[in-house]
Amino acid sequence: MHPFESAVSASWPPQSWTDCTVLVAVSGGADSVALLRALAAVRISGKGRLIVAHLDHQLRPESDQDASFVRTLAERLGLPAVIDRANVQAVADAAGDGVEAAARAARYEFLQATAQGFGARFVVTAHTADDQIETLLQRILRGTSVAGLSGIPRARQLTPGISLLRPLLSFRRADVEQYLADVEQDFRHDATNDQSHYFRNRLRNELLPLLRSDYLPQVDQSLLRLAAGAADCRDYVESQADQLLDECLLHETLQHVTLDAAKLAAAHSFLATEACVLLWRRRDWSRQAMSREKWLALLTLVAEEESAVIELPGGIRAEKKGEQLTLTPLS
Ligand SMILES: Nc1ncnc2c1ncn2[C@@H]1O[C@H](COP(=O)(O)OP(=O)(O)OP(=O)(O)O)[C@@H](O)[C@H]1O
Repeated sequence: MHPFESAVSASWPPQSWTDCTVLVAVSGGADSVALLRALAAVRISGKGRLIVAHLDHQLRPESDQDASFVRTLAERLGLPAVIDRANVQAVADAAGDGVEAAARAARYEFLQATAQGFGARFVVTAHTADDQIETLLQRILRGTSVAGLSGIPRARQLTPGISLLRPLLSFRRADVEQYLADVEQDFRHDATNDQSHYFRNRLRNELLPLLRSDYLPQVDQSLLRLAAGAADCRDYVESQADQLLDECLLHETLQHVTLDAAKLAAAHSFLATEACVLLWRRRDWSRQAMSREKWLALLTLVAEEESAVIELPGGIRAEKKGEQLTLTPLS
């Protein structure tokens, strides 16, 4: 076995997915081609069903060639492939979103629906430590929350019963490329990655090399350490917030939630906010327009002596009465 395959096997032991269906998200680029090759190689005696998934975003003239490349690779490995296409530019124009955000949304929607269709237990993507470094630096420079400092998670739930995993998150891009060269595996080259018009690409191709070469040779390790430390911190805060929310929960129905306002007001405002964020997540209420000011407005209401009512973005009515806070979605 190639050392890269052994390392992938150690990072995500094939025993843990022997009896499962795994959907591998393959763009055709180096990282995801290497992940697919390695998973196909480490499967225990061919068990553990791998399915290749590719979404053609139709954003580049050669994108259909990426799709054919992925289809051919899957065939060569004897694996089924699901190839779909989405008119991402049209979706982005209609929604007024950026193209990258629209591509991401379309991709995860496709991956989730395909995984559900095949009864897959895992969806795996090929994010590497280099993606983590770039994501973190980008977030720091553009603005992020404390939780955002934890970067790309190694695992998260996509829907109940389906986990999104990133088995290459601790691997460097250079190791990926060395592996592909060793096994003489070609891959598709995304030409837009070399251009510097996207902020992310400028960060990858200009800023990071500059920092590494002259000023901060340890910048990669520093950013990875920050992400790991922040992830620990986020896990701790989440567990505390979870506990606080359970302690504050007085009554819950499909229509509304009633909390012990005094208990919530007595907690540190950071933890109280996190408990509210968790509640929003559990109830699947929209947090999009819930800015810092809006969470603060909710906590101010909680601490109010008098009865009062406010309306929050996403159509949530918050009413403080006596010692109780009742939250009701209006629609
Ligand atoms: N067109 C695609 N079809 C299937 N999978 C894809 C496609 N593009 C990307 N992926 C998967 O997503 C991973 C990350 O890709 P990339 O870095 O381009 O996306 P991103 O937008 O930076 O990250 P994110 O997945 O968090 O949105 C790839 O390694 C691959 O596993």
